[in-house]
Amino acid sequence: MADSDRPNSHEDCRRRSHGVSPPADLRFEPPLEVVKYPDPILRARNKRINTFDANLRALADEMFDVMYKTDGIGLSAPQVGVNVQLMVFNPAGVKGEGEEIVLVNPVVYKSGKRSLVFEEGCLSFPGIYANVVRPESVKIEAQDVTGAKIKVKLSGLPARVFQHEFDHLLGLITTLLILFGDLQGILFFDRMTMDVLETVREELKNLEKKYEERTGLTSPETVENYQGTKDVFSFSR
Ligand SMILES: CSCC[C@H](NC=O)C(=O)N[C@@H](C)C(=O)N[C@@H](CO)C(=O)O
Ligand SMILES: [Fe+2]
Repeated sequence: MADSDRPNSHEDCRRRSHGVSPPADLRFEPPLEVVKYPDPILRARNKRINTFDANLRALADEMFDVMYKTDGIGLSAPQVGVNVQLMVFNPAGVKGEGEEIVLVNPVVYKSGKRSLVFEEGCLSFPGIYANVVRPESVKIEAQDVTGAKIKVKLSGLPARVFQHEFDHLLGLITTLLILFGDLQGILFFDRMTMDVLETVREELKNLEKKYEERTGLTSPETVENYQGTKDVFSFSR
């Protein structure tokens, strides 16, 4: 056996530290497609990212491509089938305009006291728009695509998009709630008031039906008798 092929040889360590083969969590096959509700991928746990390499940059670039192609202004990694804590967004929604932001392992450490209602849509719920109340601003910490620390206050549309994507990824407090309950990743309808939820319930049921027809599986969740989780989360952010 050549020296370089031995496990833990210098070459083996170099390969690992240079991330020649990306970690299993971060592997993806382009072209990526948006995962639609009620696919269980959207409710699965998203792992922290520890490898900041060319593969991660390629994943972020692919996500921007998908986001622009589908008329999005933000996208989280689980929405393209990769369960890691990564989001991309550009509130301008057009390639070459506005600012492209990539956030890795984001955490909210403070939410503004003022809340606003905004009509949100989600790429995983095609054509469905409804009002969601969220804090107007958030102070966040994250890493960029190179692993450098970012600490910033977001307000207005960037804060809105960030919070929408952050819900897909799960924050620390949400993760704690999950330990005590049965909830996985948060989707925008989880945050709607019951009145608002009623306005989209039939459309959500249609998505569940389409999923069952497409996959031949029973929908992993149903809004038929869903009463909302707003009370569970009202103190968390
Ligand atoms: C307001 S936060 C919405 C973020 C969402 N990201 C992923 O699901 C998203 O991009 N949703 C789109 C449906 C969206 O908001 N698109 C814009 C631009 O076309 C819109 O105004 O509909
Ligand atoms: Fe979404």
